This record gives sequence, structure tokens and C-alpha cells, in this order.
Amino acid sequence: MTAIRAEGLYAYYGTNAAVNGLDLTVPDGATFGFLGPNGAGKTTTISMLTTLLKPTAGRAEVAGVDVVSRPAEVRRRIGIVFQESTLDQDLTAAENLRFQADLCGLGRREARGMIAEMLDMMELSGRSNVPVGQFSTGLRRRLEIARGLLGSPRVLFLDEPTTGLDAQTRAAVWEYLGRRRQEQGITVFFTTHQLEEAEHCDRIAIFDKGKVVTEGSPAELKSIIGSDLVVLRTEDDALAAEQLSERFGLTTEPAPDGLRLRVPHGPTLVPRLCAGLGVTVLSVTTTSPTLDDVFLHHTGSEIRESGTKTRTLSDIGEGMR
Ligand SMILES: Nc1ncnc2c1ncn2[C@@H]1O[C@H](COP(=O)(O)OP(=O)(O)OP(=O)(O)O)[C@@H](O)[C@H]1O
Repeated sequence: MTAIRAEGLYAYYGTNAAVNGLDLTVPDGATFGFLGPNGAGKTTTISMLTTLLKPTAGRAEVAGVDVVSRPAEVRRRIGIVFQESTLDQDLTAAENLRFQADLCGLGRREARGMIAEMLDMMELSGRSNVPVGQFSTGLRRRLEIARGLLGSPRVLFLDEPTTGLDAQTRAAVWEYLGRRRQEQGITVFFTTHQLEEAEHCDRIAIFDKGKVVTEGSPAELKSIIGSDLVVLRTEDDALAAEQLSERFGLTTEPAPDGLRLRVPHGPTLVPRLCAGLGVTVLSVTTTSPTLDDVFLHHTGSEIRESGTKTRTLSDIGEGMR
């Protein structure tokens, strides 16, 4: 079964198309990353798929149910973890979950069992009676995920689930989600603007300006870039560039860290290059394509937020192929 299917989905705020004709298919049981920069329309997409916002046009099904015509049924089959915390700070961890269990319509006995199970799985059992106001950001996030999983959803939606978490807590959250997915086969759909996070996915859709620009597994998407970046520092870079062009037909670009070139398979080619050059090689590094490269390749801009180095298409070798 398909967990999520969207066809020609649009969301307008006034005249601004936040989601601009989205087509999407998420297989059952997948961990699917919806990757895009700030303002791309990720939250708006999640809002439509979770029935919180009515699409301006188009249709979408979640767990086989239409989000517009049968919203209550969709809600019974999904869990949501919002970008901002929606926990009640004055209630304890267990009370927050009990409140959610009531909303899910779980019976008393069933609720008690599930709450204990969730707290245990998220390693929060020892804190069940602590008010959430006393929780760290990481603990709150864990509790929110526990709450999202409480009604045994078929599809769990998470909007930027690990934003603001340190690396250790982020890793723990992914471990919990992975375990849950294995045990219950749920589909995990999450948005992120952090490329490292997308490595946890079976599939990724790169989303920009309200549209999916490409989709596939991380490996498939990286293979589209198809080449490794080699940075070569020699005793005479100008001469090395000349020889690489004449002897190997390779185009290079001078950069502050050395000569940059793109080759199909760096580890195989680099020893041949070094041996064939009549210039002493001081250092050489080979880097495989990253999702950052993939994003840049498809959108012409970087996903990273301002304040970091701006790269251009030539950095990923667009001009060399
Ligand atoms: N309630 C609203 N009213 C008007 N415009 C909105 C509203 N919510 C979002 N937008 C606009 O729609 C576009 C998409 O916003 P959205 O929050 O869906 O993006 P996002 O990809 O989730 O961004 P972020 O990563 O910053 O959360 C943006 O231009 C935003 O300013």
C-alpha cells in the first residue's frame, strides 16, 4: 500500500503559492525525508497532509484515505510531531500522554499500557511524574515523539524533528524512530533543512519553492552528480593544470586549496594522475558527492542558511561535464 499520495496539490496564502503543484508518492514503511530550505513550503505540505490545512487545489491520500473528504479518519491513522513544542508545561510526562490517549479515544486500560510502553521506549519511565516544564529540550522532543506514536499510527509526520537538538540527542531520536519503524512497520515522513538528517532516509524528495525538484534514495540522488571532487596541491599548480589537460583531457579550476577537478571515480584515477604528472604532488584529497551537491545541482543555490560559505554551480563541476 502507498502511505502518502499527493497529486497536483496547491496551497495559496493570498496570491503566494506556498505549495505549487506537488506530486508525491511515499511507499508504506518508508522513512521519507522532505528536504528543503526555509520557506520552501514544507510545513504547509505537512499541514495539508495531516488535515490541518485544506488544499487550495489537488488531492492527497494518507494511509489510503482522502484528506479532504475524510479528515477524521485520516487523523485516526496518523501521528504528528510539530515543529514547535505543543506539550503542556504544567502537566507531567505521563499526564501529557494521558491527555493525548483521551483524544485518541483509547480505553483506560489500553491507554495505561501504551503510555508505559511509550515512556519505556523513549527511556522516560523514570521521569513520568516530572512536570514537562522541568524537561530539557531533548527530553521534550522525546516525549513529543512518544506522544506522536501513542495511537499506533500508520504514518508518523514530524516537522523538523531534531532542530535545536545536540548531535547526541539527535542520534538517539533517530535510533528510537528506527526501532519503532522496525517493530511496527510505520511510515515516517519528516521535513528538514538539514542535509545530514536526510541520510537517515530510504527516500528523499528535494523540495524548493513549493515543488519537488527531484526524488530518490540518497545514493541514487548522489549518483546523479556522478563524480568525485579531487583537490590537488602541487609544487606548480599552473603546470599541473596544463599537464592534466594535455595528458588526461581533464579540466581543472584553481582554488585557494589547490587545483579542483571532477572525475568519475577518484580513488581509481588519482594514483594514475599523480604518477603521470611531471610535477611533485604535495597533497591530494578526494570527496564523494554530498546531498549538498545534489541540492545545489537541482536548485542552483545552497540549502544551508546564510552565514555559511556561498558556493556556485562551478564548485560542483557543472561546467566540467
Ligand atoms: N499562515 C500563513 N500566511 C501567509 N503566508 C504563509 C503562512 N504560512 C506560511 N506562509 C508562507 O508560505 C511559504 C512557505 O512556508 P512554510 O512554513 O510552509 O515553509 P517551510 O519550508 O516549512 O519553512 P521553515 O523551514 O522555515 O519552517 C513562505 O513563503 C511563508 O512565508
